[in-house]
Amino acid sequence: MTAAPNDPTVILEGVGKSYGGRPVVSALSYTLPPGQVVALVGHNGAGKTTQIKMMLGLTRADAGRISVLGADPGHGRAARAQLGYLPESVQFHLSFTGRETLGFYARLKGLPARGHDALFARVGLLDAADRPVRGYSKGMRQRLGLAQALLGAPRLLLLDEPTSGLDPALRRELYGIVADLARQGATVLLSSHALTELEGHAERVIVINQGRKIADGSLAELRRLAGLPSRLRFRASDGGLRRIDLAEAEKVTALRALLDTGAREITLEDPSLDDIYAHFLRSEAA
Ligand SMILES: Nc1ncnc2c1ncn2[C@@H]1O[C@H](COP(=O)(O)OP(=O)(O)OP(=O)(O)O)[C@@H](O)[C@H]1O
Repeated sequence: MTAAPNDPTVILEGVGKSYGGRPVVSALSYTLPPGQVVALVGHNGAGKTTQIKMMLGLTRADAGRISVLGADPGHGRAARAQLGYLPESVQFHLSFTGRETLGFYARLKGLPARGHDALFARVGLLDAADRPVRGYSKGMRQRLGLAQALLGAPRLLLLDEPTSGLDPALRRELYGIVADLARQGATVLLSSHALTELEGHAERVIVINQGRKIADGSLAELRRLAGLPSRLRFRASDGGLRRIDLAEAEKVTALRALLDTGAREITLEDPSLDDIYAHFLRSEAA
């Protein structure tokens, strides 16, 4: 069976997975539509890589159903050819050049081994394509890893912590490439430890704790759901510094009232994404 263009790219229904009798993914359900950039966010060991590996068919779910590009994960040549995967730590044969490396991965995907200059250029490696990987910096190896994941214009891109260890410039470039792919209709799932760096880059965030989904929505929706107060700081008319926590609905009235009292040096701080993330983890533990 193949998927129609608007069908979800990935469907997880009640998925469970245990290792040695210990559940690492439990009763997990979500769908990923075409053209969406989704971040899977959770602490170390939350089960993010396990989910990606199940989507790739590298490990099997013990319970529930997974469909990837209209097929069972790991089955269907057509589905596999439309999938790109960047593992958490990329290992390459060091004596191969970048070009030989990409040629090797292209053949695995059933694509021509040569003719990938546009891809090298896209990840900023064209000048280094004929040098052995041994001489590549960590950032260059990440770029090569990304290039192999992008081979064949995948409809589903699975990126396992793609920004860890990247400098800010390369991180921005990676998010730029991800946004371009999503605009062209690809589904991008990336895992991350941190909500903070996802602002403006992921339309949707799925927060995972101990293998369970504890929140799912845009960052704006997560902010609203968390309902955390904003922090108002000011110097009161008596010269003392004060701090008040305000709910969203109270902000405007409180600010107006404060200005009438002659307060100065007023700052209003919204809850950070880290605060929101901690809130969801806390409410799960409660
Ligand atoms: N092959 C395996 N055998 C036994 N336990 C495993 C195996 N793979 C993963 N686990 C365990 O499953 C849990 C989830 O691991 P997973 O790698 O999916 O987490 P993660 O959210 O990707 O973490 P990280 O952010 O550290 O990469 C961890 O406790 C891990 O030790």
